[in-house]
Amino acid sequence: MTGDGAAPALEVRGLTAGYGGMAVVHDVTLSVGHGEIVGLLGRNGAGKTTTLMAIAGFLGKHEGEVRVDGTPLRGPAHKRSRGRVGILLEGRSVFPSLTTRQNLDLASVDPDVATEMFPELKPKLRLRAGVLSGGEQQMLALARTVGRHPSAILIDELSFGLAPTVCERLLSRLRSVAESTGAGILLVEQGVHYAAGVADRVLIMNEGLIRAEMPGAELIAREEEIERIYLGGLDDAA
Ligand SMILES: Nc1ncnc2c1ncn2[C@@H]1O[C@H](COP(=O)(O)OP(=O)(O)OP(=O)(O)O)[C@@H](O)[C@H]1O
Repeated sequence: MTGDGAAPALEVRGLTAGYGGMAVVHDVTLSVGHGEIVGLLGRNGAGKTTTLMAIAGFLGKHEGEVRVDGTPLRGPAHKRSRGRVGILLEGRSVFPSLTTRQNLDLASVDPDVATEMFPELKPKLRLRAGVLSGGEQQMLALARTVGRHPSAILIDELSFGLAPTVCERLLSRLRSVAESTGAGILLVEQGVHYAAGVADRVLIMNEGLIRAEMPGAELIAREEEIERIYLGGLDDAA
């Protein structure tokens, strides 16, 4: 769902990155259109989080180029996050001792905008974030990220530690966020079923390389093939 003739929300070309001079992800090229959700799948240690961290600017020197709305993104994470890239890392990105409203204020997000997106948060504005349920904390974290109107949103394991019904609700909200804001979302997921339910397109990573790409709608039917890619077999990958 890329906007007419517009540059993709997020474009990554030839990204090679890692830790302490050792490359962990190699030559990653991907793009995410406006309003599109792209899943990044792979088994533990495949390099998914490293890819997100490198795009966001958390890792030091690396090769390759990251563009948001066609403009190259450079510098450290705090510069990249100024309105252009939102990142939601694994775990709950909220301040547990502050209230829900204070969490939103700190991110300069209007509580009315946040509660329109996530009505569940409305009765919780005065509560400390630490007492919210896991799903509500993720909604708050998402609201803090989305409310800054980034063009590209990077999300690591939204479903982490949540019950399946809560995950499904959150993922359906993610779809509304993509559609209503036009942001391009790159979503790291372990669960094939969750990714199938929300991603327009999916990239499958193994040993730091993107090995296959397929529509989200084909994920379930191609689950065996995906398992083989997870385990290192490359046949059938297309
Ligand atoms: N801070 C770090 N220093 C050195 N190596 C790291 C660091 N973080 C991750 N790695 C290594 O980089 C590789 C890729 O890790 P990464 O966290 O990107 O994988 P992942 O696909 O996100 O896995 P998971 O699904 O388990 O989170 C792994 O071999 C990991 O051990």
